[in-house]
Amino acid sequence: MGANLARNAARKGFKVSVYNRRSERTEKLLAEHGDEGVLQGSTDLEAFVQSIARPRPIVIMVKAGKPVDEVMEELIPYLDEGDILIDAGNSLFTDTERRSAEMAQKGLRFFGMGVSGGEEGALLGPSIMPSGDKDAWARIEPFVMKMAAQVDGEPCAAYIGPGGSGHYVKMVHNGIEYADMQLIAEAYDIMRGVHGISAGEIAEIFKGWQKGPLDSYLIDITVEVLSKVDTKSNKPLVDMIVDEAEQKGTGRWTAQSALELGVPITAITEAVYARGLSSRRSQRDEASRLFKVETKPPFKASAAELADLHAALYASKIVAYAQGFEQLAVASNTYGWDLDLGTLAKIWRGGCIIRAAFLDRIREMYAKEAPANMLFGPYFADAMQESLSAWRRTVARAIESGTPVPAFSSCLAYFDGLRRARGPANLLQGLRDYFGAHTYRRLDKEGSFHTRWSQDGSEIDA
Ligand SMILES: NC(=O)C1=CN([C@@H]2O[C@H](COP(=O)(O)OP(=O)(O)OC[C@H]3O[C@@H](n4cnc5c(N)ncnc54)[C@H](OP(=O)(O)O)[C@@H]3O)[C@@H](O)[C@H]2O)C=CC1
Ligand SMILES: O=C(CO)[C@H](O)[C@H](O)COP(=O)(O)O
Repeated sequence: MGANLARNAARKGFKVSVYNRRSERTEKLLAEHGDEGVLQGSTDLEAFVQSIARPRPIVIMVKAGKPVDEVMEELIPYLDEGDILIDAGNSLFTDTERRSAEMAQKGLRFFGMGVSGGEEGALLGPSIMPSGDKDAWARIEPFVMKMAAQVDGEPCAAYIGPGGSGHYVKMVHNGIEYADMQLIAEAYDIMRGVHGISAGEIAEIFKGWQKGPLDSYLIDITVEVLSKVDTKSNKPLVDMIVDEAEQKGTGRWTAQSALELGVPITAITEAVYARGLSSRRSQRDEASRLFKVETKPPFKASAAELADLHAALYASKIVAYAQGFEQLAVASNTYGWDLDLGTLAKIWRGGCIIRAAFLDRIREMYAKEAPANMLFGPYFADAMQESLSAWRRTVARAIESGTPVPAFSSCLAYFDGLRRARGPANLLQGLRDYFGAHTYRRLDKEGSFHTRWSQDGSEIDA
């Protein structure tokens, strides 16, 4: 990622100095790509720092966690007042807040900068989410804006806010990425498990869906992954890949933060759980032998059933994004970041992993209004209404065939929970009051009340 970001900046006409702890990697970069612009390498850290014009903007692109602190510790002795360290990895936002405060105490400045788009994006133009000292932004802005992907002449980058807000936004971007990928995987699993369709045929179905509202980078690469034939086995490569999903942490952090903030992000959290369950391969193997469950056998999909699946995927995707955007809104209020949700949709339209035509609809909505929930925007409300019956049929078919669809079904459950003016939490409140005198409110009068359930049964003001 670091090498490609450096090449990107050099190609855009900026003078770039590079350093890696292993000098052979610096030398390799210069040997292979040194002619792409002004790329200058150093094998000595002090010489690297001295080669940069003050106030120095220095991008750190290493593994998140301890390595970032280690690299900062090594760099700080060579820095001068006003220099800016920019952590472009996937750091936890609270680490970024801590590092910002530590740097400020030393008269230095710090930026947390979320970067999305994978290695190709880093080279050709990623989506960039920088946050930190507003006064340092002027020094960084020219190269950030030019290095970013451009959509309709606008850079997929913007100043996000103070402290760790950029890394928070990148974290939620990745959480949405988890949910989007899980939904695509469940659609694939339904086609495979419910309808017995082969990988190659599923690729063709996804290809057809690229033309509609699901058009996105993730669907594009799904088509490519499903179409790839393994040269060793002559089978679809996807059928040869071990079904255990790994994770580096950003999806889990998104879910943890949402739990702390009390925001229901069922799609992202289920996507994290699904990865966790996938990694319990030996347990799954044992359970598959132990539990012989009667399920509906695969049956050939009609055009109507595939249309239902498309609608279900789209409705679930809308819910996943609505949940992610609500989390961003709540985090913004809680941490005082003043996030502009429309700008986030705008800078995710290109460069990043979740880039999609769909984000333009979100951007358009926030340009006009900021509803309490994205699902209330007229475009999305209509799409939900139109998809609902097909969504239910799809989830029912999956359940009948024993195909787990945690993201599809949790999105549907969230939607059904949201659209009911009165749910069952009245009973929860009654139970809480019974065992813990936690009190409840009444529909017909103001105040809090407690019933003396196991005493005389009378209700008292609490
Ligand atoms: N890969 C991706 O698609 C994306 C990754 N990111 C984030 O970007 C960051 C870098 O990712 P990526 O480039 O893929 O990771 P790599 O593992 O390819 O590279 C990590 C780099 O960190 C260096 N490094 C690791 N530990 C230390 C240390 N203690 N001191 C100094 N240098 C160290 C490595 O040095 P050496 O070469 O000497 O081993 C290497 O240059 C991560 O935070 C990642 O989450 C963000 C967006 C997309
Ligand atoms: O930031 C990214 C893309 O936006 C990285 O690719 C991220 O590391 C992917 O996450 P995980 O490895 O947990 O699937």
